[in-house]
Amino acid sequence: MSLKQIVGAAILDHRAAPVGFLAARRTAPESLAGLWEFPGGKVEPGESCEDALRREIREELGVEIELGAEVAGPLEQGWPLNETAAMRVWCAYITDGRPEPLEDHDELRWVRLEESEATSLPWIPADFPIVAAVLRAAKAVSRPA
Ligand SMILES: Nc1nc2c([nH]c(=O)n2[C@H]2C[C@H](O)[C@@H](COP(=O)(O)OP(=O)(O)OP(=O)(O)O)O2)c(=O)[nH]1
Repeated sequence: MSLKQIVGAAILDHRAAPVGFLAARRTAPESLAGLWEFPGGKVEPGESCEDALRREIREELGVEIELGAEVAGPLEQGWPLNETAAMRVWCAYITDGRPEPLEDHDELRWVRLEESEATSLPWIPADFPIVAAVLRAAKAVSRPA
């Protein structure tokens, strides 16, 4: 049986030499409230993952994004989250607007792309390997070719 498809954005602050990425603190359900995550959500039937991610980010943060490279996980459906869901994650860049916690979150934070700072937040447990992969991906973006 396929897993429920979730999509998430690792929104980087700069394209060429990113310094930080945007983390969001969930407000619900109770079991996840107060934990940090990549903004995003469920893909609706008939929607592509990329369209779903742009829609979720518009709804949750009020900004338009452009997607960069995917931060690929070990599954075709991305990163395993729990028994029923997996998440595909993309690097993303804001093209319009200023992010605000409009829906599903009560705080947003630009987190430096450094292991000690990034991993010190109370993330949803399944997100820790994704955070590590995002840090690696961001380093690859900054490295001159
Ligand atoms: N968005 C997001 N969800 C995550 C992350 N890590 C993680 O385990 N999840 C889980 C939490 C939820 O069970 C599920 C995402 O569902 P959601 O509630 O955010 O999706 P949604 O906004 O479309 O939901 P809904 O209100 O429409 O029901 O994935 C993450 O980093 N970002």
